[in-house]
This record gives sequence, C-alpha cells and structure tokens, in this order.
Amino acid sequence: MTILADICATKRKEVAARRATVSTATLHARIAAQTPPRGFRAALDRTVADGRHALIAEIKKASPSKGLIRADFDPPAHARAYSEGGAACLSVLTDAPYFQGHEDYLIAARAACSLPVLRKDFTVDPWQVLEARSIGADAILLIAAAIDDVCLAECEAAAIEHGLDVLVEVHDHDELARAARLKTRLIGVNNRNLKTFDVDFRRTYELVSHAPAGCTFVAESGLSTRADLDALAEHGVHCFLIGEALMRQDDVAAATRAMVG
Ligand SMILES: O=P(O)(O)OC[C@@H](O)[C@@H](O)c1c[nH]c2ccccc12
Repeated sequence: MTILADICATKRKEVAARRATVSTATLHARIAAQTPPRGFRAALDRTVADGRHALIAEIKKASPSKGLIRADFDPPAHARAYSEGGAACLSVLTDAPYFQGHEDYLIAARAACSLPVLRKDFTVDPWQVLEARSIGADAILLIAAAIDDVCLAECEAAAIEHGLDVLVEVHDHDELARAARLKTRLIGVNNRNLKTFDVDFRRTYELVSHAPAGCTFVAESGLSTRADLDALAEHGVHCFLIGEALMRQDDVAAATRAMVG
C-alpha cells in the first residue's frame, strides 16, 4: 500500500466515527453561524494581477517524512506573520494521524487574520466538505490520486453549494485530465512523490502548459527559496503552496516577505 492509500483508509474510519457523533443538522447549524467564505482563488488572482508571487502559506506542525517541523507551534502567531509578510492565502493542515494537525488550528488561524484559508486534509467524503465550512474554511483540497471521479464531482458539488473554492491536486497528465473535467479552475501540482517523498519541479514544468485555459495554477511542495519561485514564474506559474521552508524560520514574516518580493 502507498502512504496515500494508508492515509485515506485511516481517514475513512475517522470520518465514519465523527459522522456517528455529529449530525448533518448540527453541521448545517454551524455553517449558518459561520462568517461568509473569503474568496480564496480571487485572492490568488488579485495578487498575480498585481505582479507579485501569490503564496498559499501553510501552517504545518509535522509531516510523515520530516516528523515534527516546529516545536513552538503557534497557529494564530504564524497566521499573523504570514499575513504581515504578504501571503495571499493560508493553508492549515487539519489531519491529525499523519500531520499532527487539528481543526482548532484552522479556527484559530482564520480568526487571527483576514486571509482566506484552505483546509488541508484528505477529503474522501462530501460530508467532510460541510465539516470544512462548519469550521470556517474558505477552500478545500481534493487530491485526484486519493479519490475517484464520482467522489471528486460530489465533493466539488458540495463545495460549490457552500461557497467554498476547490483546489484540485494532481501529479501527472492523467490526473490533470480528470481535474479538467471538474468545474474548478484552481489546479495544483504536487511536486512531491508520495511514494518516495522526492521533490521534482519538472512535474510542474511539464504539466503547466497542459492546464485548461483560464486556470489558476499552483506549484506545491518542496519550494524553499525565492529563486525556486522566480524560476517557476519564468514558466508561467505564479501561485505557490509553501509549508516547511517558512515554518522553520525564526522570523516567519520576514521570510514570507522575501518570497513574495
Ligand atoms: O512543506 P512543503 O514541502 O512546502 O509542502 C507544502 C504542501 O505542498 C504539502 O504540505 C502538501 C501538498 N499536498 C498535500 C496533501 C496533503 C498533505 C500535505 C500536502
């Protein structure tokens, strides 16, 4: 089994357990009490139109490949630093078993700034999309390698119904073609191979020219320097999802500012 298959199997059990305790009516009541979605894709597009690198800055405590990334983990402080540094959006890991994430981190990060927030998790069921909006998420991630076309479309429909943007993650031509059949025009390429954890930006270079017209295209994972971003921008990629390289900095705001330019 690949790590992704392991993670999704764990996630299915976790979702089944939560569904048994939280009714859909409860989720709808929580959604009704939420502040409206902040436009996630719109924030990226605006930043690019201004001629800047559009960062989705990620709040990430740990990962399966690196273990603990930051001991003094403080989601609202990181959110403020990212916002101060000029990030366009936030991403917050909420998966607990593999990334030591928590939904409270998303709630606290979103309350600490005015940036739109992506719930970074492994979505395997449309119920999780309602759950994402109920905690205030402005966008969700759908990983093409993790779910089939029916599940992709159902999760996207739930997201549209609740005003959430969808970032669909792909890592090859086949998955890009599947993403292109969805309505969303926000597509990310994960440069990290989930079997070997190797990072190769050639995945992004290779796929960007095949992206559907008018699509907002995001390079994800392993980006660590301003030069990485500038090189990708030469190839027409202007949106970047960055976690570890920013999370490891003493001065997160300054590091973010240096990336944005
Ligand atoms: O920390 P990095 O190498 O900058 O990567 C961030 C982000 O791309 C990575 O966390 C990620 C990309 N796709 C995912 C799917 C699930 C969990 C995590 C991820």
